[in-house]
Amino acid sequence: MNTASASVTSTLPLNLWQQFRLVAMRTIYFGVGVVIFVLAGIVAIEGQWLETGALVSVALAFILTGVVYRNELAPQWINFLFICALGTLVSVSMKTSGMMGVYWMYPVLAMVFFMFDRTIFVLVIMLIYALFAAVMYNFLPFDYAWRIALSMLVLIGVGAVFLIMMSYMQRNLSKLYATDPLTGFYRREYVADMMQRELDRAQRQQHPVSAMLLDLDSFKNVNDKFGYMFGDEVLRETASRIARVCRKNDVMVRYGGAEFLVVFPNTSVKEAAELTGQMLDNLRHEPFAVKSMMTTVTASAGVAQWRANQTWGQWLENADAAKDKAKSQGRNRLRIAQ
Ligand SMILES: Nc1nc2c(ncn2[C@@H]2O[C@H](COP(=O)(O)OP(=O)(O)OP(=O)(O)O)[C@@H](O)[C@H]2O)c(=O)[nH]1
Repeated sequence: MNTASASVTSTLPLNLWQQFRLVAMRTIYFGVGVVIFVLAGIVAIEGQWLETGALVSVALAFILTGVVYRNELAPQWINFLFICALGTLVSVSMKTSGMMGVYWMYPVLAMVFFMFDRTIFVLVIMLIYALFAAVMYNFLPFDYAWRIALSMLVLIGVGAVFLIMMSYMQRNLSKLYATDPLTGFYRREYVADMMQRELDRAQRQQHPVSAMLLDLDSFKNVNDKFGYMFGDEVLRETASRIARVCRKNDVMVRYGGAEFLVVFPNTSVKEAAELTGQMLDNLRHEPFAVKSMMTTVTASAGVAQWRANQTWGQWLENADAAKDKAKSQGRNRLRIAQ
């Protein structure tokens, strides 16, 4: 069953890593630009005009990119060009100044962690590492070269651990954002996203898809009689009894205080009604007990199958109207939207 503890789509608004990357990249474009300008000044004083021109061009390109892409991440190919330029500058520096060039390798390696998406990051870091290793092998004594190459590997390892931890953190945050803490179901804020996705999938695969709204009957009385804490336990247990009936791909949402929404992908309204019937039976036939307090609870539900050309909102309204009908006809029953 698809509770919020299962995978959460990347469309959730909270992507800390991307926000973090944006700030880091802005700092990198401006910071690197300024540092290269300073280096250009030093090289100019030494009278090396060709190198000065190259450094000033790279510095200007960095600063310009920082200005243009101050509010969004720059395309990957731009960053790739920058890494090629920096890789070349560092290699030339190592050829001309030996060990002095090595100091610049580490910041370049560190930048790669922020510059690229996960998909091509591994490729770029391997390429730049291979370049630096080859240049060191050619221009440094072997004793230095292998030690520095090893220390660069350690830096890459630490960076990789950092990236993996960020990705776990992001996943946990997304889960937290999407989950109702009491029931473990998706929160209501997730409904539009999820229903649109299921509707698109149904359209693509030409499969039926149905939705069910289930609301506990006179739940206010339960709270009034047994207290809010007991009410919470009833809600938790209700969610668990609903989940017991759901299948692997069904999506469960806590839609309101005592109201639950389930979307049944690849399911006709008839099948959805059967599943809902089992849920209502699970609620009405098993008393809810906490310590010495015990009560029975019933629920009313409405089921609707998505119809072609309906928006997700209209589809949900149909299920809601069917649920209201079940309430108005005496509660403790299921109604199917016509
Ligand atoms: N214990 C508990 N109660 C809640 C929570 N959220 C909402 N409620 C209560 O759930 C009740 C929902 O009541 P309604 O759905 O409006 O009405 P009802 O009493 O269930 O009656 P009908 O829906 O008309 O059958 C309210 O009394 C809310 O205070 C919660 O997280 N915990």
